[in-house]
Amino acid sequence: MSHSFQVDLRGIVELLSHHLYSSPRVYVRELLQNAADAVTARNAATGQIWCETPATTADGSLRMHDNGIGLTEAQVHEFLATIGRSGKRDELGFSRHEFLGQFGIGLLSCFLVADEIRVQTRHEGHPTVYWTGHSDGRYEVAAGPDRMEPGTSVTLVPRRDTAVWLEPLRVTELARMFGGMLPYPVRVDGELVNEVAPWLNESHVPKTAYAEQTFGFTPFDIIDLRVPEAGLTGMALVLPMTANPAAKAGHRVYLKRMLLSEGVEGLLPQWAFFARCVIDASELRPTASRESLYEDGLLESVREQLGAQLRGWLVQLARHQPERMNRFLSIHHLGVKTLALQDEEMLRLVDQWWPMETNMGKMALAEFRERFGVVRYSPSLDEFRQLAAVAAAQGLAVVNGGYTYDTELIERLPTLDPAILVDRLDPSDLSTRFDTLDSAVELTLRPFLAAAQRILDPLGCEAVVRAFDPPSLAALYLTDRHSTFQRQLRETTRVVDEMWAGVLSTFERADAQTRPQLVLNYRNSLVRRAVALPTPELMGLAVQSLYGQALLLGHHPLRPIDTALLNRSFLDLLDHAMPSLEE
Ligand SMILES: Nc1ncnc2c1ncn2[C@@H]1O[C@H](COP(=O)(O)OP(=O)(O)OP(=O)(O)O)[C@@H](O)[C@H]1O
Repeated sequence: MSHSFQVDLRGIVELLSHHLYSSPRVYVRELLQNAADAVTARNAATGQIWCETPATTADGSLRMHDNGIGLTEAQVHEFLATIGRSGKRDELGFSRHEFLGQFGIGLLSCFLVADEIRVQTRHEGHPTVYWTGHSDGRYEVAAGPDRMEPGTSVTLVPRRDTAVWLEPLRVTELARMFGGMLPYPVRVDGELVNEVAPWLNESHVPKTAYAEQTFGFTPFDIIDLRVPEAGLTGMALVLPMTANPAAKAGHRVYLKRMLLSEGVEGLLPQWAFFARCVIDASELRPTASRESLYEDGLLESVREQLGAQLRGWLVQLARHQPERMNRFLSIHHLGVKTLALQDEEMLRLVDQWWPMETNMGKMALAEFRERFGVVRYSPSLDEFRQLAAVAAAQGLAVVNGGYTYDTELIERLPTLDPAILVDRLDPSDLSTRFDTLDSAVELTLRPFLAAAQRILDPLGCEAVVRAFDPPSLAALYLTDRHSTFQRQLRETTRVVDEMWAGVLSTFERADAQTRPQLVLNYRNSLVRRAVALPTPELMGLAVQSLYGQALLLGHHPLRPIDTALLNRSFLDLLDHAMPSLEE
């Protein structure tokens, strides 16, 4: 024996109110939507929707009227009283394209604010039907006086605790928000709430005013959007201020001119966080809550096409309005750079336009290449700061790759053109550009170098004297990538257990060439005075101080042995600088 499912309406309403809809306010949307669909089904040209709030009804109830298609008695039983049954599907059960509704549950949202829904409806050529639905699942159908014109009136009698949702000001505001763009006149207590869809304006002025009013900012620019395949028109408002790339961008989305939500996510590709959209689409689908977009192939394609339109705008801006492009980049460089990590067009844009810090002044990478050939870069800010002046003095142009994504972007440049030369600066290469001293001077330096090496040996460093610019720089601590690695390896080996130490030691190489160098500058007067000091002790003390200062200047990590040396040399220097008490 077969049975039919029973539906506990209270349970369903509970489910809707707590899990599907974010707020009871959606009842206004659902009523407007049903009225709009009914008008579409009858005669769009003369369609009217009007709402009477308690300010007009004076009995605490709210009424939504339309002069739409109306329902016959049979349809009332079939559609109003059957949950999940919709009159907006075709014979095969597919939702019909011209209607907003499709799920057959919208009317239930009225139970969020009322225990009783009364519908008075007339379909052309049929008598008027009076239907009353109760939140406990009962409903009655009755006959009554005929309506003048076909159409439907829905009356909601609020409960005491939900009367706030029916307050005139609130209803007007909600009707304007959800239904303000509908192609039919919508009135609340006689007042028209429709507005012209802002994205359909030819001129920027009303669009800008709309952005200011709705989003609270004057857009940097406005980009018209169009995806015919999705029946989509709209505009992207470019933010005039930096947006947090991690923050979710909410877009204002209308479906068939009815507001879906003010915070729809996933309409644009993630990189496009510099734009807020206002769009209307006839082909995109809502989720059942009607608060977000259904993720399907069409939405994916829309996302791609909108992305392409934003990208196109950027490229045009770069070509025709370089000044504005620079301004745009100064606000949104992080987004553009993120995109450039995967997108060639954007990489080209960064290459041409984004002013990078270099030791020859700020300039775009393309200009840097034109002037210096190779894009030589330093991957860290500390290293760049330490070496920029020295490298410039040797005529070596270096880009600072230490800011977010810059190194990755520079390394990606050859994907634009394999002929682009990119070279990571190895600090130790610098010393090969420094002048060696003539042999007579070298000879006089021997005692000093011996004293210096005695100090530096336990620190794993090599003492070198060269002549280089700028003369104001006394000493440079230079370490190549290989020796940095060896140094870190030795440090790690020291702290791990025996087994790991054994494993790590196989990577160690003991050749002296891999040692970092302390390069002392013979053009610096302090260094020349250190060389001329009378005793090896004093020379050693000077080397200790120069070593410590070079480490600090270069922001090199200090090991305990380095910190101890810094402390000791500082105190020893003080000791020498101050007269002793016995004298
Ligand atoms: N104002 C109205 N005029 C004519 N028919 C209506 C009206 N309101 C509701 N109906 C009928 O009642 C049915 C159920 O309405 P309901 O709002 O629950 O669902 P829906 O609009 O079909 O879909 P959705 O759940 O997506 O809103 C509709 O399909 C329609 O046939």
